[in-house]
Amino acid sequence: MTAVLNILNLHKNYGNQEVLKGIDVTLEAGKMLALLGPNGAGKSTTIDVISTLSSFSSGTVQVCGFERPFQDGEIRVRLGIVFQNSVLDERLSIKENLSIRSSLYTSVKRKSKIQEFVRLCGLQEQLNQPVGTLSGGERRKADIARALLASPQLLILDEPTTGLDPQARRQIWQLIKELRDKQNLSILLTTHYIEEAEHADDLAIISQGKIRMHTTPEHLKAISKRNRLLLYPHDTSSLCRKLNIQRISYTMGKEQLIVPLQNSFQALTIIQAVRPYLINFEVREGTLEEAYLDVLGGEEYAVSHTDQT
Ligand SMILES: Nc1ncnc2c1ncn2[C@@H]1O[C@H](COP(=O)(O)OP(=O)(O)OP(=O)(O)O)[C@@H](O)[C@H]1O
Repeated sequence: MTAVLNILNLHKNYGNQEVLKGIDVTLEAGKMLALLGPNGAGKSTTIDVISTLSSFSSGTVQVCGFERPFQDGEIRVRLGIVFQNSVLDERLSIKENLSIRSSLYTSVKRKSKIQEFVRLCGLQEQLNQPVGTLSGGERRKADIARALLASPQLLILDEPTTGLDPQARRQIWQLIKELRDKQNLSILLTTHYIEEAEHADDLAIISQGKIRMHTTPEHLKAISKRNRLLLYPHDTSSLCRKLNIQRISYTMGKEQLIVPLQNSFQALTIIQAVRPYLINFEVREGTLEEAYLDVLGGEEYAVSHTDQT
């Protein structure tokens, strides 16, 4: 597989402040990578470097097979970018905004392209409406339609769902899914809604200018420290004795004993060991957000974990 994004040991300074401290990120063609991290972690700075809007101090940045800063022109024409703040002109309609944008590209099929992306983004009814009067979700879709006009190989979405209500967020994700299926786009996105990263093939967690983990959502959940095994006993004291003998640590729940797991598969060995003492058992996976917070190690957030089970 070819990589549309290959970043190695990327460093960037703003004055004396080093904001990117040796970042490594890769994205294979046709895949979606979610860049996660707290405010000020360096996500937008990374995106600015990738999209040629910003210089960098050292490292290698290859985008769509071209290298920064030597081939910035080649990179720019292969990117579609949706910024945190809309770049559409509020006084103009969606149609006018897209027409002006598409005139930058030489495609002879300009009109049909606008129609295609307006349909894909579900904006037919709002086509002639001034952008300033659109809902947040509609505006974000119009931003995405604008980014698609460039026929990008890599679509970059900086917080595409921030500030949207749950229904509009779902619509945006439906659209992103369709874009992947129909346009075979590679997508790099940032989000503060950690559970949304489930939609991505890979995720990279960044904090204080460093990548803390680059993995898949499934793997991150599998290694979560919040995974636990719930054991429902016939006789609680016998089960406790057995667990103590086996040196398996646990806490008492209302009707069950709770065993923290290093990973989901550890449950198999424990169940084998205590099988005769059980009425039932259950493996509870931690959420992606919990696993994410574990990776950050509480350095950025104070986590209050109130789950009783
Ligand atoms: N133009 C700039 N000049 C100086 N410092 C900057 C500039 N842009 C960003 N920074 C600093 O770089 C660091 C990383 O900022 P960045 O915007 O990349 O974080 P982020 O992860 O995108 O945050 P958020 O989630 O809030 O958008 C921050 O400390 C920020 O203050």
